[in-house]
Amino acid sequence: MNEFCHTGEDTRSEIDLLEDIGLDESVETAIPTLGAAKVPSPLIQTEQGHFVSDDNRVLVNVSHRCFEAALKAGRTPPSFELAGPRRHIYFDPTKLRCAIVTAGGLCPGINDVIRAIVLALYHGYGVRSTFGIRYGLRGFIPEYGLPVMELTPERVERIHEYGGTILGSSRGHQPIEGIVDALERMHIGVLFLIGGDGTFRAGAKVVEEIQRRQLKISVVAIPKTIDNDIYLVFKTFGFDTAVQMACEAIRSAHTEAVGAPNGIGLVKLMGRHSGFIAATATNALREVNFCLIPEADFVLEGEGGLLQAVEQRIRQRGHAVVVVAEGAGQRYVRGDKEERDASGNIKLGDIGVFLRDRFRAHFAEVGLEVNLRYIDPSYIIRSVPANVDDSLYCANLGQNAVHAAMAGKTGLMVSHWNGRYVHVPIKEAIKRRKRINLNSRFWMSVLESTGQFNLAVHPAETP
Ligand SMILES: Nc1ncnc2c1ncn2[C@@H]1O[C@H](COP(=O)(O)OP(=O)(O)O)[C@@H](O)[C@H]1O
Ligand SMILES: O=P(O)(O)OC[C@H]1O[C@](O)(COP(=O)(O)O)[C@@H](O)[C@@H]1O
Ligand SMILES: [Mg+2]
Repeated sequence: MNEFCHTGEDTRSEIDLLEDIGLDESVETAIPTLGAAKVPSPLIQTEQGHFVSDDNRVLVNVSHRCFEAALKAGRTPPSFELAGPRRHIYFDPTKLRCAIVTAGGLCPGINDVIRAIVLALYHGYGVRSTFGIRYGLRGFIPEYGLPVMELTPERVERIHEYGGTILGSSRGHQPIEGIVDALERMHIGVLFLIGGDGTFRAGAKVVEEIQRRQLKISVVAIPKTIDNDIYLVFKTFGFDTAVQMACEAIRSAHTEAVGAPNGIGLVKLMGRHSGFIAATATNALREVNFCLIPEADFVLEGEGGLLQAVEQRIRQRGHAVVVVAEGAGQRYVRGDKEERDASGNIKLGDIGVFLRDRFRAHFAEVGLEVNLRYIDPSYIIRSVPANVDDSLYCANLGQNAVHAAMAGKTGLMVSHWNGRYVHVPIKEAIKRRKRINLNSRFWMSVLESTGQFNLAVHPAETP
């Protein structure tokens, strides 16, 4: 039953099938606030208007069928609060102190987001004290001895020209009480969290601890991950840039493959649990013959398996391009003991190297000469500066995060949804992971482009 839609017997509308998000759960859309917003906003009001009120809302599901079904059943279709500046704000900007932290893996555009936050606070609202917390959540914990970085317009002047994060990032759990102690000690009124699902899990706990202590500290999150796997965000920032970089690797693989007899170009891309980078790059280039993602785990051996399919392709066309997301085919490379990184993320086996060796062995067995070139662009795709589209996106996310925080809203993630910037409760965003919907037009398009309709797949494993 699609809770977002409620169309009765017919549980999925065509619009849902267009989505790669998989809207199949109910969603809580109310955003907590610290209190009444009574301070007039210092932002300039134009004649056309400029401020946004909380009853400006964006439908969660844009399908007209879902909308009609809800109305017929006497229900209000669920909607998110529209992001943007409020006429009245909660904080007195002259007294407010803000903090920004970046945690988890790198992603193009983090510096753009930091810059947008600092500039919107400083120039828009007149906030003079913004601090950068160093190296992720550990920067809050005194034992690490990491001094904060003062963030001024001068300090962030050129940071968008560089990849990574000027604040540094890290993985690894930190005590939630210690984080809130640090916020209290520093008299912080707003914490901006730039991070992925892990950071948001920590963020949700920080919000709870703040509420338990009855503090007036707002926590606003900005979704960051090149894997694009955060739920209730149409696309995460930096993803476009990552796909652009992935396309360069695939183009090279294709050139190498067609440039040698029986050439195979094999590219491994990031994508731990969701294969968005691999699938989107495949759709963009249309020269990939096999796109392997964690959501549709391929069968390697036997009838309909990958080895047989690649062999067929080589015999027919004399070259093949294979793109594999790092989380695909884990059943073939999993060690006996499950290993986790400092944040608790499962450490993956190297499917790229495995496939490279397995392909070579297979073609040696069947006595067919192949020329295999293996490309693993790895960190190159996530450590570059953002492209123009992503820079613009980062600027909008950062600015809207500031508007939300100044209005005294908390426990929210700024998101882009159905073409608008909206507020989504952090708790909702961490309910599940966004993965490719194998029934979506998006995935069909990958199949149409590669022609891998007959490639055998195992039933999906739950992440
Ligand atoms: N369940 C959790 N509770 C508290 N902190 C968490 C939790 N999951 C992750 N974190 C912390 O959030 C930070 C970032 O998490 P990580 O998974 O590495 O990156 P990302 O935020 O990009 O997913 C790390 O410091 C990690 O320890
Ligand atoms: O080597 P690291 O830094 O642990 O990161 C590797 C992982 O980080 C990612 O780039 C994204 O992860 P997060 O954004 O969730 O931190 C994955 O695609 C990749 O598997
Ligand atoms: Mg993560």
